[in-house]
Amino acid sequence: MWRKLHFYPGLLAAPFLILLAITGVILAVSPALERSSAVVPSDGMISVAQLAQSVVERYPSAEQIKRTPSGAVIVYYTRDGKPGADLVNPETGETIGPYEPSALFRWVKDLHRSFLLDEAGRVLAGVLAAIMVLMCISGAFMLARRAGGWLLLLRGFKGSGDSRVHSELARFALIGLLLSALTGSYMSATRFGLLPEPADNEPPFPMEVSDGEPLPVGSMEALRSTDVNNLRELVFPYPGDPRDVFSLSTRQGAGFIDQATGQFVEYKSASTGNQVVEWIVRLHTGEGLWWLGLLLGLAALTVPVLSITGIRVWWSRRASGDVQDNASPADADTVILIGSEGNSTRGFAGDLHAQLSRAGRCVHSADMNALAEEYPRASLLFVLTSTYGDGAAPASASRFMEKLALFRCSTNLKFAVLGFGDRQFPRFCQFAKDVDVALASHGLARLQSPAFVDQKSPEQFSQWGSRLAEVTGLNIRLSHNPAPPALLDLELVDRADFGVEVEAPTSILRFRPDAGTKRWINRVGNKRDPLVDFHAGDLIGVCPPGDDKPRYYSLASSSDDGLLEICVRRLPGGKCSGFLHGLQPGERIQGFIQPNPEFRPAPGSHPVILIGAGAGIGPLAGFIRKNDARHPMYLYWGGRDPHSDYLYRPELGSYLRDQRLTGLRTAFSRTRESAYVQDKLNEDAQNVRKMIEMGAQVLVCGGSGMAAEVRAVINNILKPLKTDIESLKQEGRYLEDVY
Ligand SMILES: Cc1cc2nc3c(=O)[nH]c(=O)nc-3n(C[C@H](O)[C@H](O)[C@H](O)COP(=O)(O)O)c2cc1C
Repeated sequence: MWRKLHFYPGLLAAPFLILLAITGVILAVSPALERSSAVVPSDGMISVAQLAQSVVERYPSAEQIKRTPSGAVIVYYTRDGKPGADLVNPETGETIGPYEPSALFRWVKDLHRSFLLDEAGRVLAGVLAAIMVLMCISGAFMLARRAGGWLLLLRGFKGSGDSRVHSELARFALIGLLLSALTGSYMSATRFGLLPEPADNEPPFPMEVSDGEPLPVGSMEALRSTDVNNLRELVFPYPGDPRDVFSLSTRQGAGFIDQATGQFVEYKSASTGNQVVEWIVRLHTGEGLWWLGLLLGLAALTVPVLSITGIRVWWSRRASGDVQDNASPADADTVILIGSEGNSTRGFAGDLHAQLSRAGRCVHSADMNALAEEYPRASLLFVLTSTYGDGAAPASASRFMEKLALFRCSTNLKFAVLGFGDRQFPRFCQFAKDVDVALASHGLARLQSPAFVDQKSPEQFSQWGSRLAEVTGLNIRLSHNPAPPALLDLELVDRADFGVEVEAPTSILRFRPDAGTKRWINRVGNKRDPLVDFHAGDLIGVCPPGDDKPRYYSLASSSDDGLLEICVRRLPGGKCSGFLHGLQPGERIQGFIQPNPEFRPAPGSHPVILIGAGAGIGPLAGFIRKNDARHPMYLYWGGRDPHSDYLYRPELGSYLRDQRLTGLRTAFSRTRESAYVQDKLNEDAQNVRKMIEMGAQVLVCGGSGMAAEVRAVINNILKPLKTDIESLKQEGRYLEDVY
């Protein structure tokens, strides 16, 4: 429900909301600009009487003194029969210059308030403000659901691409946008009489005054006791008319002052209602609160990006089979929980949802993070999940295990887990296996044992569907064929070969991506544009000739390096690694980028410990190359023989010299020392422990055997700190890219 409430009004209103936001950003700057040029005396320094006295000395025909919420003081006067307005210094009454409100700001304000369309435009602006309130509230519920709870919103989101950008920006801007939308809605609603306005705050015009000789304005008691910083407006009496009065409006109230006595003849304090309304206007405009204006402006700045990423997320969900006719958790007799990072599992889940609905089931689908506390009517629970990292949960399931602890299951609830993974990874579908065990331990009965789909195989998915149809007796036939990824043309421009003498042939291959037409096709087709934003640590999928199963290689470069670099070890009989090793400069291949945002150094200045062996150095070298901020970064790397397979040797030397790399420890197994990378970590145990104590993040890349040895050593190093790798992993401080 929240998604519909969020998306459809948002789609309809997006162009107008973007216009409102951009004009809002421009207007938000205005209070800060005004404030920066205004002279604001400290409180208690200047009274309105002093200001008025110095003004009349310079402007004998002054008619009005006005103080804007930002503190600028304007004198309106008539000279030679012509009206004029000057900005004056409130401390001296001296002229600063003519007051010339910006025509651009006025035009932008009209555009913001009414789209330059008078009354109809104002109604539209009001409706848009209300839509924005709806979007903020529905968005907040969706964010909380995605985060796995309201409090967990503070922790931020996992995942990648548009969805992550949308959620993170929304988290940052939510309060500012809600404030602008609520105050804007209120202002429109009072203007059109939908909400009552507080009673008029004007005192009645005095019927009688003393009619005596006017006092000098500087000696009037009512003005002497008013601080200039509380002034709104002082209107002078008509010249030569002793029966006319001064009209004074301040933050605290408004009144009329007798010229002869200098005392109020009428006065009315500002009512609470008026003060509230005034605050609402200030909270919307930032007038008098320039810092708030800038914060609201920053929040508004996110609206165009939120609109574009929101539409792209919706489109990609639709394309990957977003769920139609989703029943509520309370009504559903069948629940499908989805664990996905790259969204492809959603397509399979969408097909299952559609088939089960067609077979008469009342189906609820949701992310695994959105596991409800109970599904009171459900008898079937399906969990479809991918696996990431090294056997870890994908983004939409990162909090599932915590939430499962609170789950109340009814006795007749049966479950089945279908894992999506890739047998190239050492821990094939490990997260799905863990979920299966966790559900069984939580007391749920298995409908059937867990099954697994390798590399999004449509055949394996539909076989699972046939078994499911048999077990449940439901008439379902599953078929889903995910769209092939957008391919990138790559030309090999350079290669460096190592390790042949030590039976570890490894090549660093550098490709130039073809930035031609595909890029635009990808954009129009709403796919993430890999040429624009791939990072070291992401993967490239390459199919060797005559084989449609991709093999993945970690990227050693980022798109802004201008080249796509991989470090590939040729495996005995390896079809794809053999193919890549056979390439000569000028030859071309095709591949697709698989983002891997989970395997990157976190932003910030904490130390980073990079650990790798063999070709695992690829992404680590890419991270070091990107360390322009010179944060402490240490590399532990293991090879066989420094004369043969010392990968990236010259680059590492230059990174050490320019301090992108703080320290380097290498281990070579086929030398007299015969050492492995874990031995170097052991030797440096104290330093490593100290860095982890200081908040260091550890990133490990390489073969699964090496990763296991490193885990054992690091766990030992951590013992005195009373923590372990599992805890570091939970904090995102121990990351592995293992094959
Ligand atoms: C960085 C990365 C790590 C992965 N790790 C594993 C893994 O440890 N085990 C596994 O079986 N599959 C792994 N996979 C494969 C994905 O689980 C598989 O492609 C899945 O179909 C993706 O589904 P999704 O697009 O819904 O997230 C990994 C994929 C990537 C890109």
